[in-house]
Amino acid sequence: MTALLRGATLKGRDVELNWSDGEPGLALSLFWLRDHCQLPQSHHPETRQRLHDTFKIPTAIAAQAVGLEDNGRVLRIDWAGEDHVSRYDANFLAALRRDPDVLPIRRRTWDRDIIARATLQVPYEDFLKDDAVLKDYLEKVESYGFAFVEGVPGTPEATRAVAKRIAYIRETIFGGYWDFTANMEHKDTAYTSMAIGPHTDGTYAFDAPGYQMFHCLAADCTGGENVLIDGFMIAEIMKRDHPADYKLLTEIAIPGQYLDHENGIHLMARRPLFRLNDAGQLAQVSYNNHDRAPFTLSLSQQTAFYRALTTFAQLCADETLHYRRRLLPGSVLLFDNWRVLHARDAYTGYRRLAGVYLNKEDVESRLRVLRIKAGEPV
Ligand SMILES: C[N+](C)(C)CCCC[C@H](N)C(=O)O
Ligand SMILES: O=C(O)CCC(=O)C(=O)O
Repeated sequence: MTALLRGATLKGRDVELNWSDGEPGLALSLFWLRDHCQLPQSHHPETRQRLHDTFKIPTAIAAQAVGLEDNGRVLRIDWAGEDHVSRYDANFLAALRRDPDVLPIRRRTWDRDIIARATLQVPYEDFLKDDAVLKDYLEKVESYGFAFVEGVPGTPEATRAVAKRIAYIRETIFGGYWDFTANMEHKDTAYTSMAIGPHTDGTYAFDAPGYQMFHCLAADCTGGENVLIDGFMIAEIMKRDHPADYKLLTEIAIPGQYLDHENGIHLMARRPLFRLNDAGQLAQVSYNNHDRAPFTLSLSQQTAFYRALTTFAQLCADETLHYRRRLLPGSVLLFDNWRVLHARDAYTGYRRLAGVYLNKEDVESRLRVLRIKAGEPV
């Protein structure tokens, strides 16, 4: 879909742009426009990396003429004092009207009833061979925070194939592809048959894994069901019903830790439970009460903090917000670890869980390209 330019007006050292789609216009300085000239000598035609020296552009740079070409598909600038004409694609300029690094998604927050009505799966064979199905799957993950590939052979190879169809596997202290039972292979209760409360992984990592994939390869056990919770829905509820608690959880940086000194590991990181982006929007839910490291606050803040944390934890325990599922071989779950909390019931018997972590930027990157190839705005 092409966003056609309707007007380009030179005002001093700035250019005011308007599009025919009626969305708000944009003002760009001549300096910015020269810095973003798309000619091969300015930006590498293959790598699209900037080649010219930004810092040699004259601060008083001027234009001889500014106008539209190709019925508004192109902005043209004839630079004063140099034999240089820059042309800019109207779509390239239109995309600048919002943050290009923020993947536009139609997030659907959910509770138990809403998610029960959602279609959350795609078939394995089509997922592997059809980009449209892969895109549909990732759009579901972005909308709801999780989705399933169904009909996956209960093998490590097929599990890896699902992961690699999306992005390369992220290595962590647990390795890349992990495949575990209750064998205490790592110093973490995930490697036991104990219950694990609602949490997101990697609170002890500066960059918590963006996504987590689970494939239960064996479930010869009683118990062991998983629960998923939409942390963004909890944020909406707290913002509405407990605004002071919500605000506090956007401000207090909570440290997470992973301790295994025998193996030379002592990971620490900290961020607010509700991490906001520069625009003040919720970007990440980061919570793991098991892994929360000791930290002090002023006495009054300690009281307020535990009150806010208790409000959050009580909402996590609210079964009307739960998606409960017994993971079985054949169903590969991918969930947004910056949004969806997961929990596990205790179990007795044999249970084998495999999976991987994927980076937030790599999954978003995959979806951007799939959208471009489908002719959609990214
Ligand atoms: C997923 N895998 C079993 C490999 C690791 C689990 C580690 C969980 C850790 N307590 C955390 O919350 O990050
Ligand atoms: O065993 C499970 O189902 C999940 C374990 C867990 O919470 C984790 O690996 O983070």
